[in-house]
Amino acid sequence: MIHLEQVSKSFEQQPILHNINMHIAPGEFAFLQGRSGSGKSTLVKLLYRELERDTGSITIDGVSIDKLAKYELRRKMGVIFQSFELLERKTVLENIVLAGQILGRDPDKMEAEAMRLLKRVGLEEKAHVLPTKLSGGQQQRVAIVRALLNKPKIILADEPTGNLDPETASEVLMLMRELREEEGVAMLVITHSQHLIETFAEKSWILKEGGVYERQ
Ligand SMILES: Nc1ncnc2c1ncn2[C@@H]1O[C@H](COP(=O)(O)OP(=O)(O)OP(=O)(O)O)[C@@H](O)[C@H]1O
Repeated sequence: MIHLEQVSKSFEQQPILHNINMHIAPGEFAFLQGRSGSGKSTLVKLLYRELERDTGSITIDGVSIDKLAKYELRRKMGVIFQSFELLERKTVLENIVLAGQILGRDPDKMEAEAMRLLKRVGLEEKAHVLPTKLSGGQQQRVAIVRALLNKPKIILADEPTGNLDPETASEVLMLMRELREEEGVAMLVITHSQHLIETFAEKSWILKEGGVYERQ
Protein backbone atom coordinates (compact mmCIF):
# COMPACT_ATOMS: atom_id res chain seq x y z
CA MET A 1 0.00 0.00 0.00
CA ILE A 2 2.66 2.55 1.02
CA HIS A 3 6.04 2.21 -0.65
CA LEU A 4 9.12 4.30 -0.03
CA GLU A 5 11.94 3.79 -2.49
CA GLN A 6 15.38 5.31 -2.16
CA VAL A 7 14.01 8.26 -0.21
CA SER A 8 16.59 10.80 0.97
CA LYS A 9 16.36 14.07 2.86
CA SER A 10 19.01 16.53 4.01
CA PHE A 11 18.78 19.73 6.01
CA GLU A 12 21.37 22.36 5.11
CA GLN A 13 23.59 19.77 3.37
CA GLN A 14 23.38 17.52 6.43
CA PRO A 15 21.95 14.14 5.33
CA ILE A 16 19.23 12.96 7.73
CA LEU A 17 17.64 10.13 5.72
CA HIS A 18 19.58 8.25 3.08
CA ASN A 19 18.07 5.88 0.49
CA ILE A 20 15.21 4.72 2.71
CA ASN A 21 13.16 1.73 1.47
CA MET A 22 10.02 0.72 3.35
CA HIS A 23 6.74 -0.99 2.63
CA ILE A 24 3.58 -0.95 4.74
CA ALA A 25 0.78 -3.32 3.79
CA PRO A 26 -2.95 -2.58 4.23
CA GLY A 27 -4.04 -2.93 7.84
CA GLU A 28 -0.51 -3.49 9.13
CA PHE A 29 0.52 -2.42 12.65
CA ALA A 30 4.06 -1.18 11.99
CA PHE A 31 6.54 0.55 14.29
CA LEU A 32 9.52 2.83 13.79
CA GLN A 33 12.17 3.27 16.46
CA GLY A 34 15.33 5.34 16.62
CA ARG A 35 17.33 7.61 18.87
CA SER A 36 16.41 11.23 19.35
CA GLY A 37 17.44 13.15 16.23
CA SER A 38 17.65 10.05 14.01
CA GLY A 39 15.00 11.45 11.66
CA LYS A 40 11.78 9.67 12.67
CA SER A 41 9.59 12.77 12.64
CA THR A 42 11.23 13.90 9.42
CA LEU A 43 10.29 10.58 7.80
CA VAL A 44 6.67 10.89 8.93
CA LYS A 45 6.52 14.48 7.66
CA LEU A 46 7.77 13.33 4.25
CA LEU A 47 4.90 10.83 4.11
CA TYR A 48 2.18 13.41 4.58
CA ARG A 49 4.14 16.08 2.75
CA GLU A 50 4.61 18.47 5.59
CA LEU A 51 8.17 18.32 4.23
CA GLU A 52 9.33 17.51 0.69
CA ARG A 53 11.93 14.81 0.13
CA ASP A 54 15.05 15.52 -1.92
CA THR A 55 15.05 12.28 -3.93
CA GLY A 56 13.24 8.92 -4.17
CA SER A 57 9.61 7.98 -4.53
CA ILE A 58 6.71 7.57 -2.12
CA THR A 59 3.54 5.92 -3.41
CA ILE A 60 0.21 5.07 -1.85
CA ASP A 61 -1.75 2.35 -3.65
CA GLY A 62 0.61 2.77 -6.59
CA VAL A 63 0.08 6.54 -6.95
CA SER A 64 2.89 8.97 -6.19
CA ILE A 65 2.00 11.23 -3.26
CA ASP A 66 3.16 14.13 -5.46
CA LYS A 67 0.17 13.50 -7.76
CA LEU A 68 -2.34 13.93 -4.94
CA ALA A 69 -3.61 17.32 -3.83
CA LYS A 70 -2.80 17.93 -0.16
CA TYR A 71 -6.44 17.45 0.86
CA GLU A 72 -6.55 14.09 -0.97
CA LEU A 73 -3.42 12.99 0.83
CA ARG A 74 -4.83 14.10 4.19
CA ARG A 75 -7.87 11.98 3.50
CA LYS A 76 -5.69 8.94 3.01
CA MET A 77 -3.42 9.61 5.99
CA GLY A 78 -4.53 10.45 9.51
CA VAL A 79 -1.98 11.85 11.94
CA ILE A 80 -1.57 11.67 15.71
CA PHE A 81 1.03 13.52 17.76
CA GLN A 82 2.59 13.18 21.19
CA SER A 83 1.08 16.49 22.29
CA PHE A 84 -2.45 15.55 21.03
CA GLU A 85 -2.79 18.88 19.17
CA LEU A 86 -6.41 19.47 20.12
CA LEU A 87 -7.84 22.99 19.97
CA GLU A 88 -8.41 24.12 23.56
CA ARG A 89 -11.40 26.35 22.85
CA LYS A 90 -13.33 23.80 20.81
CA THR A 91 -15.25 20.92 22.32
CA VAL A 92 -14.21 17.33 21.76
CA LEU A 93 -16.86 16.91 19.07
CA GLU A 94 -15.95 20.20 17.35
CA ASN A 95 -12.29 19.20 17.31
CA ILE A 96 -13.14 15.94 15.58
CA VAL A 97 -15.66 17.33 13.10
CA LEU A 98 -13.26 20.11 12.09
CA ALA A 99 -10.95 17.47 10.59
CA GLY A 100 -13.68 16.56 8.11
CA GLN A 101 -14.92 20.11 7.51
CA ILE A 102 -11.47 21.10 6.30
CA LEU A 103 -11.84 18.39 3.65
CA GLY A 104 -15.32 19.62 2.70
CA ARG A 105 -17.39 16.72 4.02
CA ASP A 106 -21.08 16.82 4.97
CA PRO A 107 -21.27 18.13 8.61
CA ASP A 108 -24.26 15.98 9.63
CA LYS A 109 -22.68 12.77 8.38
CA MET A 110 -19.42 13.66 10.05
CA GLU A 111 -21.08 14.36 13.35
CA ALA A 112 -22.83 10.98 13.29
CA GLU A 113 -19.56 9.28 12.42
CA ALA A 114 -17.70 11.19 15.16
CA MET A 115 -20.30 10.12 17.74
CA ARG A 116 -20.08 6.49 16.61
CA LEU A 117 -16.30 6.54 17.08
CA LEU A 118 -16.47 8.45 20.39
CA LYS A 119 -18.85 5.81 21.68
CA ARG A 120 -16.46 3.11 20.49
CA VAL A 121 -13.55 4.61 22.47
CA GLY A 122 -15.72 5.15 25.55
CA LEU A 123 -15.91 8.95 25.35
CA GLU A 124 -19.46 9.52 24.15
CA GLU A 125 -20.27 11.48 27.30
CA LYS A 126 -17.34 13.83 26.76
CA ALA A 127 -18.46 15.01 23.31
CA HIS A 128 -19.41 18.52 24.49
CA VAL A 129 -16.58 19.00 26.94
CA LEU A 130 -13.40 21.02 26.29
CA PRO A 131 -10.32 18.81 25.78
CA THR A 132 -8.49 20.55 28.67
CA LYS A 133 -10.96 18.79 31.00
CA LEU A 134 -9.77 15.36 29.86
CA SER A 135 -6.84 13.22 30.98
CA GLY A 136 -3.90 12.67 28.61
CA GLY A 137 -5.12 9.19 27.68
CA GLN A 138 -8.61 10.54 26.96
CA GLN A 139 -7.19 13.38 24.85
CA GLN A 140 -5.17 10.92 22.83
CA ARG A 141 -8.31 8.83 22.24
CA VAL A 142 -10.02 11.96 20.91
CA ALA A 143 -7.04 12.53 18.60
CA ILE A 144 -7.34 8.91 17.40
CA VAL A 145 -11.01 9.42 16.62
CA ARG A 146 -10.17 12.64 14.76
CA ALA A 147 -7.52 10.78 12.74
CA LEU A 148 -10.02 8.01 11.89
CA LEU A 149 -12.85 10.30 10.86
CA ASN A 150 -11.91 10.55 7.20
CA LYS A 151 -11.47 6.78 6.89
CA PRO A 152 -7.77 6.97 6.07
CA LYS A 153 -5.71 4.10 4.69
CA ILE A 154 -3.07 4.69 7.34
CA ILE A 155 -2.61 6.52 10.60
CA LEU A 156 0.82 8.04 11.22
CA ALA A 157 1.37 8.27 14.95
CA ASP A 158 4.42 10.29 16.03
CA GLU A 159 5.13 9.19 19.61
CA PRO A 160 1.44 8.88 20.46
CA THR A 161 2.21 7.61 23.95
CA GLY A 162 5.14 9.94 24.73
CA ASN A 163 3.10 11.97 27.25
CA LEU A 164 1.36 9.02 28.88
CA ASP A 165 2.26 6.76 31.80
CA PRO A 166 3.22 3.18 30.82
CA GLU A 167 -0.15 1.67 31.69
CA THR A 168 -2.14 4.30 29.78
CA ALA A 169 0.35 3.96 26.89
CA SER A 170 -0.39 0.23 26.66
CA GLU A 171 -4.14 0.88 26.81
CA VAL A 172 -3.94 3.44 24.01
CA LEU A 173 -1.94 1.03 21.83
CA MET A 174 -4.34 -1.81 22.58
CA LEU A 175 -7.18 0.43 21.44
CA MET A 176 -5.27 1.41 18.30
CA ARG A 177 -4.65 -2.26 17.51
CA GLU A 178 -8.36 -3.05 17.87
CA LEU A 179 -9.39 -0.05 15.79
CA ARG A 180 -7.06 -0.82 12.93
CA GLU A 181 -8.87 -4.17 12.57
CA GLU A 182 -12.37 -2.79 12.98
CA GLU A 183 -11.78 0.23 10.75
CA GLY A 184 -9.41 -1.51 8.29
CA VAL A 185 -6.62 1.02 8.66
CA ALA A 186 -2.84 0.51 8.78
CA MET A 187 -0.80 2.25 11.46
CA LEU A 188 2.79 3.45 11.59
CA VAL A 189 3.70 4.15 15.19
CA ILE A 190 6.87 5.94 16.27
CA THR A 191 7.99 5.08 19.76
CA HIS A 192 11.10 4.98 21.94
CA SER A 193 9.60 2.13 23.94
CA GLN A 194 11.17 -1.26 23.31
CA HIS A 195 8.48 -2.78 25.50
CA LEU A 196 5.66 -1.44 23.31
CA ILE A 197 7.41 -2.69 20.17
CA GLU A 198 7.90 -6.16 21.62
CA THR A 199 4.29 -6.26 22.75
CA PHE A 200 2.52 -4.84 19.71
CA ALA A 201 4.63 -4.67 16.55
CA GLU A 202 3.86 -6.86 13.57
CA LYS A 203 6.66 -5.19 11.70
CA SER A 204 9.27 -2.77 12.96
CA TRP A 205 12.20 -0.76 11.72
CA ILE A 206 15.04 0.98 13.42
CA LEU A 207 16.35 4.24 12.02
CA LYS A 208 20.10 4.62 12.49
CA GLU A 209 22.66 6.89 10.90
CA GLY A 210 20.33 7.79 8.07
CA GLY A 211 19.41 4.19 7.18
CA VAL A 212 16.35 2.12 8.09
CA TYR A 213 16.67 -1.53 9.09
CA GLU A 214 13.79 -3.94 9.44
CA ARG A 215 13.79 -6.06 12.57
CA GLN A 216 13.29 -9.73 11.99
N1 LIG B 1 13.11 21.89 9.49
C1 LIG B 1 14.35 21.52 9.84
N2 LIG B 1 15.43 22.26 9.49
C2 LIG B 1 16.68 21.89 9.83
N3 LIG B 1 16.97 20.76 10.51
C3 LIG B 1 15.95 19.99 10.90
C4 LIG B 1 14.59 20.32 10.59
N4 LIG B 1 13.78 19.35 11.09
C5 LIG B 1 14.58 18.46 11.70
N5 LIG B 1 15.88 18.83 11.59
C6 LIG B 1 17.06 18.07 12.10
O1 LIG B 1 16.98 16.75 11.57
C7 LIG B 1 17.35 15.78 12.54
C8 LIG B 1 16.22 14.77 12.70
O2 LIG B 1 15.11 15.39 13.35
P1 LIG B 1 13.75 14.61 13.68
O3 LIG B 1 12.86 15.55 14.37
O4 LIG B 1 13.28 13.95 12.46
O5 LIG B 1 14.31 13.50 14.70
P2 LIG B 1 13.51 12.44 15.59
O6 LIG B 1 14.16 11.11 15.36
O7 LIG B 1 12.07 12.54 15.32
O8 LIG B 1 13.86 12.96 17.05
P3 LIG B 1 13.01 12.88 18.45
O9 LIG B 1 12.99 11.44 18.85
O10 LIG B 1 13.86 13.71 19.37
O11 LIG B 1 11.67 13.47 18.18
C9 LIG B 1 17.70 16.57 13.80
O12 LIG B 1 19.10 16.72 13.84
C10 LIG B 1 17.02 17.90 13.60
O13 LIG B 1 17.72 18.91 14.25
